[in-house]
Order: sequence, then structure tokens, then C-alpha cells
Amino acid sequence: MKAVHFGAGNIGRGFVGLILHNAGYEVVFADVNAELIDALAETPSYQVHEVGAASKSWTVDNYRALNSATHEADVVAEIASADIVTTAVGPNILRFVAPLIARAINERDHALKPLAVMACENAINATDLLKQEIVAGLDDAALASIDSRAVFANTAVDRIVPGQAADAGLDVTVEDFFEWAIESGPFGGDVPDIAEAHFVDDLAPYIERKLFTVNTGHATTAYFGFLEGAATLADAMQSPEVFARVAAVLDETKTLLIAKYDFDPEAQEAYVQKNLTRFANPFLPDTPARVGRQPIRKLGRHERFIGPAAELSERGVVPDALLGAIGAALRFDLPEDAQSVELKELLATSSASDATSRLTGLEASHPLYAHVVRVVERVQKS
Ligand SMILES: NC(=O)c1ccc[n+]([C@@H]2O[C@H](COP(=O)([O-])OP(=O)(O)OC[C@H]3O[C@@H](n4cnc5c(N)ncnc54)[C@H](O)[C@@H]3O)[C@@H](O)[C@H]2O)c1
Ligand SMILES: O=P(O)(O)OC[C@@H](O)[C@@H](O)[C@H](O)[C@H](O)CO
Repeated sequence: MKAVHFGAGNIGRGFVGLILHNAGYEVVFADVNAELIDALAETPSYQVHEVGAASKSWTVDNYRALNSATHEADVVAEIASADIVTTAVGPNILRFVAPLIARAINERDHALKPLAVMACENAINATDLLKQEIVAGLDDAALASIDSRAVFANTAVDRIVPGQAADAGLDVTVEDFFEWAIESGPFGGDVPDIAEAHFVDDLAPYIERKLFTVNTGHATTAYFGFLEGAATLADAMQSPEVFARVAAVLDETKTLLIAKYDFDPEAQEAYVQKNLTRFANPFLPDTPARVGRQPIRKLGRHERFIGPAAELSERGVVPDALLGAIGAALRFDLPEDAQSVELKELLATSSASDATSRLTGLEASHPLYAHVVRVVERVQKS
């Protein structure tokens, strides 16, 4: 069995690559980072170190590595004969990897089982997004027979993988928890053989529970932690003020998730508590800079703040804690983060209402809109 995985970064090596390796796949890593790909190509194995209450190390081998910027044709040929193609490159990068997957589907031998295409990004229905881009690159024959050539399944991936120490080489330190949920419907009963993933009929509750608990809480910790000058997420969680902000935000998203998906309130509360512990993991050197990265993406319409806040306000609830976190996100001022710089410029040169519309995509008539405009105004005046 063979899987091609785009993005040999933190989650690529520390989660997707590991799980596929453990499931018996030969993994072909494809990345545009020449130094990283050269190192992987030259090194027969790397270690994944799980840290937390239970610590354990895994060896990943049986992989190859290809530079997808300089060796496009080789990557296309690998995908054309693979069982699975996965991505962990960031939602904004999917459009750059899609053309290679499309070319591979065009070339794919009809006798093979359909290629399983799964984007492993922090975004709702990222595979649908990837599929749209792939379909644009298919020839007429592939388009006419797409169902026999490829299966597109959305997924929810969860494991905190921080940036790695400069001397770590290819080894990756990760938390001890992980979850990979994949929608089963598109496979029509013939799901890929991935023992540590679980296949679910309806992914929406899983991905929303994950994004609006793990990522909403995580980003809230990062943005308030950044304002307090915390070096790590664990340090931020030691601050009673930051902890209270995070707990309040997760209380709001818990209310939404229970109302929307009829989750058992006790189970959801246990999930919240579990995540508060995960953010505070003292063994994980995670930073506000990484977790808060790309604030403009994180303030998007269906993302971790505006997504749940909009739905709560549609239900008549004013999401004060989420609005507070949105204010902290707007104050994320990190010169090395291109979106932080862009955000600062936008706030300096636009009216509060223009900035709100452009950042959040909310209509002026939406019940959340005026609340966000007030938050933007406050940040602009501060
Ligand atoms: N790190 C985590 O804790 C975590 C957990 C769950 C999901 N995710 C998601 O996984 C994705 C990747 O996150 P990460 O933390 O691993 O980031 P990362 O920066 O460590 O890795 C991304 C990799 O993608 C590569 N890349 C960029 N453009 C590419 C292209 N055109 N073709 C091929 N490779 C390309 C980069 O060189 C890099 O190696 C994001 O969507 C993130 O939200 C991350
Ligand atoms: O990857 P992002 O930028 O969408 O979000 C940063 C972190 O919250 C994220 O990477 C988490 O570590 C991960 O989603 C945990 O499963």
C-alpha cells in the first residue's frame, strides 16, 4: 500500500505520516522545502516522541521524499499509482497542490481502485475545497469517470504538534493525544485500511466540536497569552486571567455545540476539561506565535471565532467571551507573521465597519456584525 502525503512539516511527520506508516503504508512525502526533503531523502528513519502523562517514542521508516517544486512529474507519477493522497500544508496552500493531484487522476490506470483524497487541515470540509481545485484541472475523460478514479473524504485531525527545536533534525515531539475522524460515506463501505483513524457517517459534529473547542480555546490562549508576554501556551494557562478567558470562551462554544448537535452535556464538559489540560501540557514547547499564526485566516467567517459567535448570535445569545477573544486576536502584533502585519495595516487604514466586513465576511444585517464593529473600534482607539 502506498500513500503520498503533501507537507512534511509538524503534523505531516508527527501525525499523518506516523499513522499511515503504522497502518502499513509506504509514505512518499512531497514538500517544497528543499532542505527538509533532502534531509528526509537521506535519512532512513525518524522518531516521533509523544510527551504528556504517557510518554512514548515511535520510529517511522519505509518512506521516501520528493521535492514537489522541482520534481512535479515524479510526484504526479507517485500519486497516479498510490492508494491514498493526503495533505497537511495549510488551507491556503491547497490550490497549489491540487494541480499535481489532478494530473495524477488524469493519468490514473482505470484498473486501480479509486484514489482516496483526504485533506488534513484545520478547516471545515477542507477536502471539498481541495476537490473544487482538483476538478478544475481534470481533463474531460477524467471528469466523466471521476467517481471510479478518486474518492474525496473530509477529515478532522487533532494532535498538538508544536514547532520543533532547531537541533531536533527530522524528529518530532508531539502531545500524547490524537484523533483522526474521516467521513465514511464517500467510500461506500470500502474504507481505507487505517487502523488508528475512525470512520464516521457524519463528520460535521466531529469537525465542529474539534475546531470550536480545541482550536477556539487554543487560539484564545495564544492571543491572550501573547498580550501577557507568555513564552509558551503552558505559561499562558498558568495566568488566572488567561485561563478564565479560555474557560469562558469554551463555555460559550459548549452551549452552541450541545444545542446544535445534542451532545451529552457531561461528555462535552469532559471534552472541554481535557482540552484545558492539553493546552497547559508543560512538556510541549508550543508558542503564542505558532498557535496564533495567520490571524486573518483565524478571523474568517467559518473559522474558530466568527463561526461559533455568529451561530450563537443567530440563536439570540451575545457571545461576550468570543468577542473578547476576537479583540485579542485583532491585537496580535507579530512582525514576522505576514497576516499580523496585514491585519495591523488594515486596522490602521480602514473604518471599523470596512475592516469587519473584510475580515469576517459578515453581512451588515447579521446579528453579530454590530458587536464585532464595536470590538474593532475599541482596538483601533487603543
Ligand atoms: N501542528 C498542529 O498541531 C496541527 C494539528 C492539526 C492540524 N494541523 C493543520 O495541518 C496543516 C499543517 O500544519 P503544520 O503545523 O504541520 O505546519 P508546518 O508549517 O509545520 O508544515 C507545513 C508544510 O507544508 C509545506 N508546504 C508549503 N507549501 C507547500 C506546497 N505548495 N507543496 C507541498 N508542501 C508545501 C511546508 O514546507 C511545510 O513543511 C495546517 O492546515 C494546520 O492547521 C496542524
Ligand atoms: O494550525 P492552525 O494555525 O489552524 O491552528 C494552530 C493550532 O491551534 C493547531 O495547529 C493545533 O495545534 C491543532 O489543531 C491541534 O489539533
